[in-house]
Amino acid sequence: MSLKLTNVRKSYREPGGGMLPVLNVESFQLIQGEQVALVGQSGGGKTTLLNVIAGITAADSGSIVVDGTEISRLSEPARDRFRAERIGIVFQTFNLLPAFTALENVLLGMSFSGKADRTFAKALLEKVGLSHRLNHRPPQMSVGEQQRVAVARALGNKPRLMLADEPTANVDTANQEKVLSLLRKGCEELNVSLLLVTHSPEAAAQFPRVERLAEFNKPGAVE
Ligand SMILES: Nc1ncnc2c1ncn2[C@@H]1O[C@H](COP(=O)(O)OP(=O)(O)OP(=O)(O)O)[C@@H](O)[C@H]1O
Repeated sequence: MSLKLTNVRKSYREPGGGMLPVLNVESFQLIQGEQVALVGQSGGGKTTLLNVIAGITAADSGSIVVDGTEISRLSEPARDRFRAERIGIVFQTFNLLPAFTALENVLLGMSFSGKADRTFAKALLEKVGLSHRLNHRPPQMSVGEQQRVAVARALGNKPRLMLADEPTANVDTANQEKVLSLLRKGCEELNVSLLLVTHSPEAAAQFPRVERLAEFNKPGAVE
């Protein structure tokens, strides 16, 4: 099992002072290597769920086991280290460092987990069709190219779990297909589980398993 959530709850404090319950997930699991598309209405809590799994946002209660480790029990520095080593993340907005080249961005992602490997970084950029863009910086690349660098960077630390939050939202139609299949293929080759949030029915249709958040998340429910 690469991911197992049990009784996970998360509320946010609203500007008015009240609490807004966003997550109440009794059970959600991914087996190693599984690829799942997560869909659901805007504001439903999809990003919150990914952030809780990544340990970026702390859950209020419940158990979150990633690759055998209960991440809610880790200290913040240990959680950051765990994320760098075991979890790959692709954001809607890429989050590349603009002053660094494509190759450096991939190498930097690897160095956070302590295993920067130039040959592997180049191979990943080649895999995503960017061997001719190794020394370009993000502002010198198209949006689709930047997202492909982000995919290569996320695969760079050979994670056990890949989390992708609408990775094709800002990419044109031609590149959407490309980014998605690179992400899926890359995860498949490295036996990485993939949980991908999307609003696109076409993107979701490519996945063997599609989950609607509202079906397993009941934030209003009381015990
Ligand atoms: N830091 C925060 N403080 C307070 N409320 C928040 C915070 N972050 C998110 N929310 C609220 O939590 C709810 C869930 O947000 P989230 O971003 O997880 O939804 P989503 O399903 O990813 O939405 P979308 O599909 O529009 O991206 C929203 O109603 C949002 O307004």
